[in-house]
Amino acid sequence: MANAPEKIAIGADGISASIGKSPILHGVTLQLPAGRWTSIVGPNGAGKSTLLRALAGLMPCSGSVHLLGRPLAQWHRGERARALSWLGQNEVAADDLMVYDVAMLGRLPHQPWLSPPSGTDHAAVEQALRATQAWDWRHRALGQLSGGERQRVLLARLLAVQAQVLLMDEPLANLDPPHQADWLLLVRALVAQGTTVVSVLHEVSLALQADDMVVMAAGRVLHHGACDAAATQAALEQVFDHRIHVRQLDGMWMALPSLQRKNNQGTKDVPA
Ligand SMILES: Nc1ncnc2c1ncn2[C@@H]1O[C@H](COP(=O)(O)OP(=O)(O)OP(=O)(O)O)[C@@H](O)[C@H]1O
Repeated sequence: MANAPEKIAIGADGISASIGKSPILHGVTLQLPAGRWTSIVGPNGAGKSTLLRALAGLMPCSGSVHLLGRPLAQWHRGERARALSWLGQNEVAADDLMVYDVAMLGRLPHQPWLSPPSGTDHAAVEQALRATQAWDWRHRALGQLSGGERQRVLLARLLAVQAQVLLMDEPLANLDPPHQADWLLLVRALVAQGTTVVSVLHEVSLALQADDMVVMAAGRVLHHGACDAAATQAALEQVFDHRIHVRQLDGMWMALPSLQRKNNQGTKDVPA
């Protein structure tokens, strides 16, 4: 019996984007399956954040983006904000807002105009703040928190939306290793419940824990495949100029730094 066709949560058809006069994305086509975690990796300036912004509808682009089977442009704003939740890189948020109120911002798409938060909104905020271990700071101002603590509050805001599709740009920024591991477990739990997660990550070893990986360079997708596939791992090593090696340790795929440098002839040198 043939397998049922994979449901696509979010996809791009030939999208190109420019900033000012500089072309950044060059005809990217990508279909990201529902109920899976996809990590996007690549060197600095590869266009990862720009792609994520384009998928979120935050970046004008040519071509088309589809969310849950419908062109993004056909979604009503509020309906889209309930279906797709976004965490940007270095997000700006009002420092004098209380942590609880920052997380409550994630519930705005669920609230009728000028209505106070409902019991469901309060429950969602508490659940999100507890999930990121930020509940104890709920009465503190955002501006009083450290970089990692602040990031956990912004993650809670994203979770409070309870959207089907979560897009996160560098969600692990400033997080210490235990909270990085907690994030990973949280993502796995969300995906097990059917949520789709797409994250841009610089921590390549953590990116390898995703289901699928998109490898980008120079505004193009070089490879898209399962993280445990040899072709994906080869593309990953190649895009980082073989300065990392992918190896299995205790049953997990890890990226280890290669300390060999290329010399002028393009062959490998031992380190100085
Ligand atoms: N406001 C801007 N004006 C001009 N160029 C920009 C602007 N923002 C980004 N770019 C350029 O667009 C390209 C892609 O940037 P983008 O942030 O998408 O890359 P990235 O892969 O996410 O990079 P990083 O890993 O460094 O975060 C880069 O070359 C960057 O210099």
